[in-house]
Amino acid sequence: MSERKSDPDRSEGERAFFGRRKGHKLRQHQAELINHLLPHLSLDITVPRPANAAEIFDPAAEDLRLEIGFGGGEHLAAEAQNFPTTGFIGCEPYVNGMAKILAQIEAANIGNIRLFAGDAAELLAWLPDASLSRIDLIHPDPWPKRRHWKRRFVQDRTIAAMARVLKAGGEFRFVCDIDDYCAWTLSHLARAPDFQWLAERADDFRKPWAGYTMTRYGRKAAREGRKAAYLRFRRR
Ligand SMILES: C[S@@+](CC[C@H](N)C(=O)[O-])C[C@H]1O[C@@H](n2cnc3c(N)ncnc32)[C@H](O)[C@@H]1O
Repeated sequence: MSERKSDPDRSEGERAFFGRRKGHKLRQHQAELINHLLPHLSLDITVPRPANAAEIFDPAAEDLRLEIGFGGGEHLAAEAQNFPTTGFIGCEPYVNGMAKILAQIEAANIGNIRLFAGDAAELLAWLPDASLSRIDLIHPDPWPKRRHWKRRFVQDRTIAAMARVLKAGGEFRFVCDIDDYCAWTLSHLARAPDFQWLAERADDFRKPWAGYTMTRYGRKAAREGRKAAYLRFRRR
């Protein structure tokens, strides 16, 4: 696991990417998928952003969604299969996670996923205004120590970036089993004028929404006795 050293001189606006990019050595077939399948499915954010993001997919997707930090890809693969006319963008810098989603795409012949193997903040900056109907952030890296809170994905500037790319009525969905990060996210979103928290009663955030696919980190939290919160925010 590699981690960039934090730079005390770096301003909040110049967020560094923190996290692992590579773990276990890839098996031969996984390496082949990274070398031969990933290039066909990868978004190239060095080219100008498309005028119509739905045309990232062929045929053009009816709707576009993004999952940030999909890990093993269980949730992303399930959603893509459940909503075949929706285009899904999966963002994950961890190469072993990328290999896992590629294996699922190959095995189930999933045609409506595109991938970005980097920092979701860079991908958000590239996407056109009002192009997505939903963004999922499921069990993000919690960065529990106070001095690392600035590394959490949810920050005022990433909230503003998500507001820009979400359509009015679109949703940001956040799942987390670390109480402090849930409170952090609620307080950051509460001061964001573009978002409205959708919970009306406790069950709205204590229980997963209908059709939710549990992830590896969700199962780990449950095994270790931590209850996750399922937060939904609507883009005004
Ligand atoms: C705790 S894991 C959770 C994985 C998966 N969502 C799950 O629930 O099992 C967090 C994931 O977010 C990814 N990640 C961290 N920072 C990210 C960023 N800036 N952009 C995209 N993904 C990121 C990490 O590589 C890691 O795979």
